[in-house]
Amino acid sequence: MGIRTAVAGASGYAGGELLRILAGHPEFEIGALTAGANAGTELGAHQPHLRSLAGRVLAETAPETLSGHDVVFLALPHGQSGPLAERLGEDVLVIDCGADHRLTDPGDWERFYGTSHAGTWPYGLPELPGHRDALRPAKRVAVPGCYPTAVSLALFPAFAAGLAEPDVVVVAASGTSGAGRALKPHLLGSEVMGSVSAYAVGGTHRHTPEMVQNLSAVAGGPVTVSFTPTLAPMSRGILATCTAKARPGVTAAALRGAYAKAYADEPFLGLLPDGQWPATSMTLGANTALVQVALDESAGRVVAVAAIDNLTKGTAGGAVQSANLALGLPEELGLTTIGVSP
Ligand SMILES: NC(=O)C1=CN([C@@H]2O[C@H](COP(=O)(O)OP(=O)(O)OC[C@H]3O[C@@H](n4cnc5c(N)ncnc54)[C@H](OP(=O)(O)O)[C@@H]3O)[C@@H](O)[C@H]2O)C=CC1
Ligand SMILES: CC(=O)N[C@@H](CCC(=O)OP(=O)(O)O)C(=O)O
Repeated sequence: MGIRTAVAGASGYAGGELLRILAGHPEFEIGALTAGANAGTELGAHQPHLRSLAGRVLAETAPETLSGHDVVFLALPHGQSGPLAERLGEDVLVIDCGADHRLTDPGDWERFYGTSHAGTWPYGLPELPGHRDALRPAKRVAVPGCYPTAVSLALFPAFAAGLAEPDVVVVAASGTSGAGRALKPHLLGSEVMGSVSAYAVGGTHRHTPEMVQNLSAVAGGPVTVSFTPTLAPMSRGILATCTAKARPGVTAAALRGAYAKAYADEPFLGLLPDGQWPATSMTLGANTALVQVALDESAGRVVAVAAIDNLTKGTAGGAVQSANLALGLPEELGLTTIGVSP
């Protein structure tokens, strides 16, 4: 018998990607699947690509339905997982794909999310210095936001090696699945097709404090981040262009060396060959972050570009990677570095 696993939010985009990965994982046995308004309907009505699970009926999202499992993945809107997780036993491994438990500063949470803070859990980005060890014994894991995943992985080597000043500017493009499945007028095909648009400009995006938290921890002091997200006419993918002021005397060779060293033993991080730049199409369906870095000598800035699939390394793949660690399984089990192309 496998590891009994429940997924809350199974009718959504993150839940669907979790199930795609879990269905191919050798250790997980898929138990309860839950939803909100769509409870009582068949999974196949919402996730027709998940053929082997199509006839499963979605249950209501309640602690009674989710308890009795070894692992519970929560893929629910913000604010839903905090109260639910409190009612799940401490022996159950709970992996929260939502934002509720990511931030360490309750003031940041209240400012950006407008509700009271649910608490802070171990942060599911094993590649950041010190995080892998914290995840190994964890019973609760906060899966990072998709943009902070791309940005933190793109810049941590520069900060870990002391090559960048704490002055970061990020412009990132996301596919529309990042916004979830719920109907939103600005995501209508006629609004999105053939156009790229900026949103949440001027330090207002709720992922900004998460990026600041991650990069400040690596830098060992406060880092400022000016983040501008943009919406691109594609379903999946994030391309994050991240720049930071270079420390005096930094050379292109030192920069590349720092990235090569930081990524050397990381199964899911790739530093592309010199001159090749990341594209979202390189990461589709794969649990990878592909990165390239350059020194802009005239502007004195480090430029790092990262591509991820927002639903794979940016959510569900990262969630399974952390679950593997917390369960004492091989970190790479059930996860692929092979993408889909074209
Ligand atoms: N999309 C992405 O790229 C990423 C998403 N995430 C996070 O994952 C979580 C889910 O996101 P996503 O899948 O995109 O969102 P979706 O809107 O696609 O799915 C939301 C899921 O939650 C269920 N749900 C909604 N309201 C309730 C409720 N009140 N009680 C119980 N279940 C409810 C929905 O069920 P129903 O169908 O019945 O409404 C659906 O299954 C979010 O917290 C998001 O922040 C994290 C990183 C990236
Ligand atoms: C394109 C788009 O709208 N993206 C979402 C980010 C999705 C995500 O990963 O964020 P959470 O897990 O924190 O919800 C946004 O900008 O709000």
